[in-house]
Amino acid sequence: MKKSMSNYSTWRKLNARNVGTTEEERKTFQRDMPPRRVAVIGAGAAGLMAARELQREGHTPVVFERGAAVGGNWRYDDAPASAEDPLGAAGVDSSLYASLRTNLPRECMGFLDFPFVADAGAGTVSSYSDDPRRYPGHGEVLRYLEAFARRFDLHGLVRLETEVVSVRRDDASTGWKVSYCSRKLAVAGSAEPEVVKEEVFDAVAVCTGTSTEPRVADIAGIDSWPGKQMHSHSYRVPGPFEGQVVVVVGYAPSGVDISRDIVSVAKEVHVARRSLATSGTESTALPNLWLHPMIERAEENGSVVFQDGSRVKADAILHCTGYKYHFPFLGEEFGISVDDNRVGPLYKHVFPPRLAPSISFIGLSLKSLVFPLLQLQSNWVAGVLSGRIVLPSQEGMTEDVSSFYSKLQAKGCPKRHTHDLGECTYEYEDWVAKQCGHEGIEGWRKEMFVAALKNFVHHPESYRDEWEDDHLLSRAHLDFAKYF
Ligand SMILES: Cc1cc2nc3c(=O)[nH]c(=O)nc-3n(C[C@H](O)[C@H](O)[C@H](O)COP(=O)(O)OP(=O)(O)OC[C@H]3O[C@@H](n4cnc5c(N)ncnc54)[C@H](O)[C@@H]3O)c2cc1C
Repeated sequence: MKKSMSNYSTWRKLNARNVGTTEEERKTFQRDMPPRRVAVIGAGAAGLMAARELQREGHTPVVFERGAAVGGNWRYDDAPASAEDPLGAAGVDSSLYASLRTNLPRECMGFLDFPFVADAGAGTVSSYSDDPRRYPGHGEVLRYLEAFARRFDLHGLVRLETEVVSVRRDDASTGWKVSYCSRKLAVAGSAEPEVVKEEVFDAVAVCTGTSTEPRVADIAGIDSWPGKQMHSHSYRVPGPFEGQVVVVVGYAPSGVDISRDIVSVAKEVHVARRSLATSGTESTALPNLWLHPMIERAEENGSVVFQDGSRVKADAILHCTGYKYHFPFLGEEFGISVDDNRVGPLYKHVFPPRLAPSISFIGLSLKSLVFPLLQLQSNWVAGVLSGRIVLPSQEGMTEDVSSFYSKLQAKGCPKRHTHDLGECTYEYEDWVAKQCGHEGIEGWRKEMFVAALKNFVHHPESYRDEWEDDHLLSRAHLDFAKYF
């Protein structure tokens, strides 16, 4: 008892100071913890952070990554999904287009204790920045994640080009049998035989991201519509749409960006947006960009008809309609379903009550401060696995999930928005932080997030280059100084 109390207080001390601890303090702390061997699936931002937090807590993570390098979605792939499957994922993990810049200012986007700043380690080997803009291009985010992996010695934990194909209960232990194969050998039609290997782990953390399986708008008459269709997952550059009439479905950040990317070369761009009742132009600065309500039907003669009766003859429809959660490696025995994009049952978006804590999902929540939340969720999982943090009973967690679903239903929130934190972002993030004994998301970061969202809504053309929240920068940099 005394031992675990001292562990707990050491941990609180470490966590309150985040990375400002000595290696000696960490070693003492880790020696006392019961280590778990944990399979982490995916080496994007979530998997890298999970590996760091698990390792810090004294566990032994092994990270499986089917891609050729770490970084997940931030590893730009200029070969989009194959021409035969422009609406599917077709084995491509990244959804980035060439012109993509972050949709959040770097200061609030980065991990809590590894600042995403332009001058990090300037002049030293740990320097990564090559794009000092506040809303940098995608390459800068990848360099940041690679620097994070270097800084915390994570590369040695990652098995690249290794795809997890199934996770099953291990009959001989209380653990999980993880089957994996070299991704190259798994390619259909390969002359090589597929070699599947198995290993047993105490726990599995699923960090496979939210953008692997494209979701496509259901459009009446689309089967006989003669034009070309594509999902934003496969979009890279505007060139192929030159001189065309393009209908973009969806107006979340990807739809906003891509419609503007294309409008520079297309004849006309027509955006179908759920929240609109009537059609109109977006702004006088973009005379060939129109906004419409959703599509009612597509016709054999090439027309696309919107719900207000307006119509255009279009060459292409680009679905910027988001993604579906997809966990092909989890068998039915898990009892985890994806129902209208609700992954469940999951306690607080992370733990399936029946399998907690040895199975967890990190990074399912959307519309949040993604990187900071990945850090808090990873910390929570690592702490629960070592017994430092205690979960409610299985019944308690199941009741919590049921009451959460009832509240969503009473608010009229569709199942597919279950993991959209939206206005509950801070409440949830602060709740997870509290479980971890962490002081939570900094005030300046919350204010910056709100300011950035408002700026995006009111100034979609210019929000990445003009802002009014400079006063928050000095507060951010004051905090960052703790970590250098
Ligand atoms: C177009 C786009 C723009 C975005 N812009 C921003 C932004 O500006 N700011 C922001 O904060 N967030 C943004 N996001 C959100 C983004 O998803 C997160 O920033 C972050 O990349 C999520 O990391 P992740 O590790 O959860 O998922 P991912 O980065 O998708 O990583 C998942 C990893 O799992 C691997 N994997 C999957 N299945 C298996 C398997 N069976 N076996 C082994 N490996 C597997 C994949 O190869 C991948 O490397 C954007 C997302 C998209 C799609």
